Amino acid sequence: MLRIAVPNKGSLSGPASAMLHEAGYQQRKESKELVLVDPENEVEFFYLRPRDIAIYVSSGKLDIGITGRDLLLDSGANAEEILKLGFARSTFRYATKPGTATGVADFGGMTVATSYEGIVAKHLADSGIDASVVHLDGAVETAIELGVAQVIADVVETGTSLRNAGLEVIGEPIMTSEAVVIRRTGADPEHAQVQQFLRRLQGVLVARSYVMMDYDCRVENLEQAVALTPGLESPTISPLHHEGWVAVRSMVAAKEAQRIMDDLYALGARAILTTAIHACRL
Ligand SMILES: Nc1ncnc2c1ncn2[C@@H]1O[C@H](COP(=O)(O)OP(=O)(O)OP(=O)(O)O)[C@@H](O)[C@H]1O
Ligand SMILES: O=P(O)(O)OC[C@H]1O[C@H](OP(=O)(O)OP(=O)(O)O)[C@H](O)[C@@H]1O
Ligand SMILES: [Mg+2]
Repeated sequence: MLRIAVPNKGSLSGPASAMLHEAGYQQRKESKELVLVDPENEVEFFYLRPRDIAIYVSSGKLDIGITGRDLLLDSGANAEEILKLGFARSTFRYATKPGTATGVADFGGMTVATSYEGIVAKHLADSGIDASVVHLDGAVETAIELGVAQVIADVVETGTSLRNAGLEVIGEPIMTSEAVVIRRTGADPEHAQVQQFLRRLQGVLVARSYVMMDYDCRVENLEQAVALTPGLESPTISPLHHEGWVAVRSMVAAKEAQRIMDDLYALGARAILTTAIHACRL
């Protein structure tokens, strides 16, 4: 049985379970369930704190896990990213009260509050800055107001939390993060069950970002039409009973679908349809 770590709380938890469900796996019905066996798919899911997942995976007790790239890096665990999942996207940045510093170089002698001590200590050391780091579990933005630190380093998505705390970002993002699948560094890359799991998740990613497009067009416009809808490999062309016309079927990026439909219409294509893809294996 494949043993997989899934985040049990926070920003990663809901989207991770939703993606696994879309990929055809059973998921827990109650947030108190810690382990769920899915015998049909021969998988066992362990619902763990997102911060602990890289440590479990690096120990080799679990085959793979879903976590944030920032949490993986912060843990220093012996695990590596094998698939990007496209949710829980964020940047990791320094912030201060306006007027405290003009750049990271000014942080010398200051205290930086963060929940990601590993990332921050390394970044400060790599930048040659001698600053103290204080670890807080969360709500880090308040640390400056309460005098615990002059600088914070935290996850930023919309920037609302920083704005609400009267803080501004300083310097370039330390890193960008998103949910990722991880495995122990050096684990067998050909592991058949892991490969099948990744193909299922890739199928969900493709189904979420592509649509199927069908249309009819005149044979003389086919090359131009196909240039607009090249598909992932090659479009399917079928003859129509109406002579001089063909039917075309191709996958297109969902976010470009409306523009492509306009361009096809302008080219004389008709009966242009898009349909959702529910699942796929490429
Ligand atoms: N507002 C956010 N937007 C996008 N991603 C976020 C956000 N907050 C946290 N993350 C990401 O979620 C992961 C952190 O998960 P974790 O569950 O520890 O924190 P959380 O989502 O802040 O939950 P909580 O603090 O409520 O426990 C990291 O990968 C982080 O980048
Ligand atoms: O830029 P924003 O869109 O505001 O998102 C970023 C905020 O979201 C997370 O906080 P969370 O609500 O999880 O609280 P926490 O600080 O206790 O982790 C993160 O720690 C930031 O504070
Ligand atoms: Mg949080």
